[in-house]
Formats: sequence, C-alpha cells, structure tokens
Amino acid sequence: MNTQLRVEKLCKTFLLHNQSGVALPVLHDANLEVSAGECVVLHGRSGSGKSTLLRALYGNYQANSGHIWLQHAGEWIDMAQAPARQILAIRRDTVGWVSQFLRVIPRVPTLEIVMQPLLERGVERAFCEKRAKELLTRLNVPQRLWSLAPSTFSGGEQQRVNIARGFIADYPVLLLDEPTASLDSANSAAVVELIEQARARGAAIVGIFHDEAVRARVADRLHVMQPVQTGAEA
Ligand SMILES: Nc1ncnc2c1ncn2[C@@H]1O[C@H](COP(=O)(O)OP(=O)(O)OP(=O)(O)O)[C@@H](O)[C@H]1O
Repeated sequence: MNTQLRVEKLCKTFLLHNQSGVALPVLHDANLEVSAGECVVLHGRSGSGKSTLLRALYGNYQANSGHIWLQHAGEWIDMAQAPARQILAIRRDTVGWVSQFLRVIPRVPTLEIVMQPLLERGVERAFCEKRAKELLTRLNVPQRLWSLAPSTFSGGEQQRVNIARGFIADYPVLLLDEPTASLDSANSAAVVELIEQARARGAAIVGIFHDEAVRARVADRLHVMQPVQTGAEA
C-alpha cells in the first residue's frame, strides 16, 4: 500500500469567543490513513465533524494538536504544522479541493476560472484551454457560457464550473465536499466518472457524500466519525 495521507491523533476544539468563550470539542484523536488509488468516504451523523476534518486536511482549520502527514514534492510534510507559504504550494501541486460552491471571481470568464489551477503550475496555455473545454463539455456546461463570468449562472451551472476547476489538475490528493449535492442524475453520473478516473490514476481521495447511491459507487471504504463524548454525555 502506497500511503499518501496519514492523520494522527488530530484534535480540534472550536472556541466561541463571542459566546462566552464556550469550547466545542469536535475532533479528538482522529486517525485516518488513505492510500494512492483509494477513495475513503467520511461517514457519521450530522455534526460528527466530517466537514471539520476535511477542512483541516486542506489547512482551512488549524488543529489544536496532532498531525496531518502527506507526501508533497517527494517528502512527508505535516500539514498541521506547515507555514502558510507551504500550504499554498501544497494546494497548488498536491491537494485539490472540490466542493459544491464556486467562489465567484467577478468578471473572470468561466474558461479562465477552470484553467487557473493548471496555469498556476506553469502549464502551457493551449493545453490548459483544451483540457478546460473537455471538462466543461463532459459536465454539460453549454459552450455559449464559457466566455462569460459565472456570477449570473444558475446554482447547478456554477457547481459544475467549480467541479471542472477542481478536476483539471491531477492532484495526488483530492478532497471532495459533497460535489454531487443538488446535481441531477446525468450530471451526478459525470462527476462520479471523474472521481473514478482520478482514483484509477492513483489519487488518494477523501470525500463527503450524503447521496447513498453515489457513496456506494465511489467508496472503497467508509471512515466512521465518532462524535466526541463530553463529560455531560459520557
Ligand atoms: N467554524 C466553526 N466554528 C464553531 N463551530 C463549528 C465551526 N465549524 C463547525 N463547527 C461545529 O462543529 C461541529 C461539527 O460540524 P461539521 O460541520 O464538521 O459536522 P458534519 O459532520 O460535517 O455535519 P453535516 O453532516 O451536518 O454537514 C458542529 O457542532 C458545528 O456546530
């Protein structure tokens, strides 16, 4: 097994400063190991910390303790301790994030938004454009929209632009936050196919999928999230 990502004893407690400093423990000694070519789906009841773990893996949430080891540029790096500059390099080259939401960039055309992750890696523009067009076609984003900024697109169209952008680069690690939420079955099937292809090329994938049929299709394994027991509940 070629391990690509290893989470060790990760702890995360949210401190609600504007609510009397209440402490909300969400992750306690969370462990997870994902190999290249494996898709692990986070599973557990609402509020069990699935999104929190996924965001910590992308460096959006700072863990209180523990490690997030991943292979980046031929070395093992602890994402939980990495400085901001290194996190940016990890996001460019190693860890991709695909969610249902597009952070709309004003006035930038769709094709440009989709190409951006590859352009940032210094890939030749003609290649980026070809790949972006292929993905937009596969995801049924009509060609007449490609030159427009997506701020006025429908929710589903924005979602598919975001998915095209998330899949354009061959990231060794892919984090998927409900990428098929609210897509119709044809578009959902197109996303499932992209996930299967990423897995076949050796990506280590961690995802959240509430749709049971999609989960059954893509998951090699479910990772069950255990809610943190507080003193009152124990
Ligand atoms: N930024 C935050 N600040 C404070 N508390 C947070 C924050 N993000 C999440 N939480 C809390 O952490 C707990 C876990 O939330 P999280 O979103 O990780 O759960 P989830 O398993 O993804 O839930 P769902 O399936 O409903 O999306 C919740 O009780 C939530 O209120």
